[in-house]
Amino acid sequence: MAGRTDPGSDPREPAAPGFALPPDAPEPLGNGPGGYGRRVLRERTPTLITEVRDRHPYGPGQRRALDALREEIASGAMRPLGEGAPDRARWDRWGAAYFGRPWADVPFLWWESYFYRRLLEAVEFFTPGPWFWVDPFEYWKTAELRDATVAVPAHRRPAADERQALLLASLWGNQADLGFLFGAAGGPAASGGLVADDGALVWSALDAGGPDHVAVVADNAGRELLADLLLIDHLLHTGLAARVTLHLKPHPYYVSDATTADLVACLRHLAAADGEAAAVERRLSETIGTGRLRLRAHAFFCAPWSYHHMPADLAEEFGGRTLTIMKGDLNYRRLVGDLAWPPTTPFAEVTAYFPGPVAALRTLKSDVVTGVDAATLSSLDASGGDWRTSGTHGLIQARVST
Ligand SMILES: O=P(O)(O)OC[C@H]1O[C@](O)(CO)[C@@H](O)[C@@H]1O
Repeated sequence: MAGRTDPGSDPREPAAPGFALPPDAPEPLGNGPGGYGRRVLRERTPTLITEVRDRHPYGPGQRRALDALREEIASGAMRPLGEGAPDRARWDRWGAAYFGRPWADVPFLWWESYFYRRLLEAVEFFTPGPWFWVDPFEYWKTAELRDATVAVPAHRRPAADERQALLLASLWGNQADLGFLFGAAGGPAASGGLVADDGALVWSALDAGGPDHVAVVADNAGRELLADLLLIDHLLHTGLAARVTLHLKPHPYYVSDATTADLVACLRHLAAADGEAAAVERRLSETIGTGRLRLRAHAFFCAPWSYHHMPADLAEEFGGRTLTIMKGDLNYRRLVGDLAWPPTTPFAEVTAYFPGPVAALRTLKSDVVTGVDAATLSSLDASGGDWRTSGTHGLIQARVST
């Protein structure tokens, strides 16, 4: 379409066979009373629109578009993308069942992803001109990274402790989700521990040997990505992985999701820090240069679907990895399907469709959870806390046999 660029080719080709949800899978999570989706729809989303509007010298057209989006979400019917949007046909197809309905009637996973696409439309992110590819979330990402200290291990601990510390740092780095800035309750206060811990399985998959090629599907920029980079450096440096592919978002998404620009910012942050951090940056940049650390930014990572709908090229890629490490809450929602699973449903069962060994490192920031044993579940529920959504609790889950 004249004057606009396409944010990516169609990321949802027909799913590879065998990926369908089982017929008895529970309902998608929606926006009903007491559910987390409703809080995001009613509180977080309008606040985010207002903050983005207030932090930028946008012109009248952008301001009107942001105000209209806020109105539409609060009380209107979901509209398709504008006529000139290069990806309009694709979203029209995807959203045929939802457009014209109130946002609250649309599954949480779907509308939240579409919300970020609409926000980019409102600020003219894909429109050549003065605001072309200006990240509306850069203000918060930069502020967060500026304050980030980098604790690179001093290699004084036993190797097993050190690698476990790096895995846990990558997991808890996921607490640094800038979306929490826009919620009513603020960010997570403390670490409440792990609700499931398959850490030993993760290491057994990596220790098993062979020409390991590990995939890391990144989540947030800043502190979380820094911790991920330290883990990746460890895997490559120690030879636990011969190669790593780091999957980033092709454009800004879910406030703080990491793009290639955010990776570059993290590498510069490491380079400017003292001692070992700068050495990590040199090693990582070198491995990017040689292709041992490969970057990808597939359009599917910004699509409104669970991984059951991943396109064939991504399925083939994951199928060839020794282990795929999925970071963060949204990747978890997409991995297990954002469905009302009974929390004790085994993680290995719900991820059996995934084409290769897979692990999830996530702090819990939305209702969906699987693989929690019955005793842990009853004590968490009895605690009366908001353990499923506050980000205070984490999990390491893995399915390593295929
Ligand atoms: O950055 P993460 O860990 O993917 O968390 C993002 C989470 O934040 C929300 O966007 C809003 O709370 C969730 O819907 C989403 O799963």
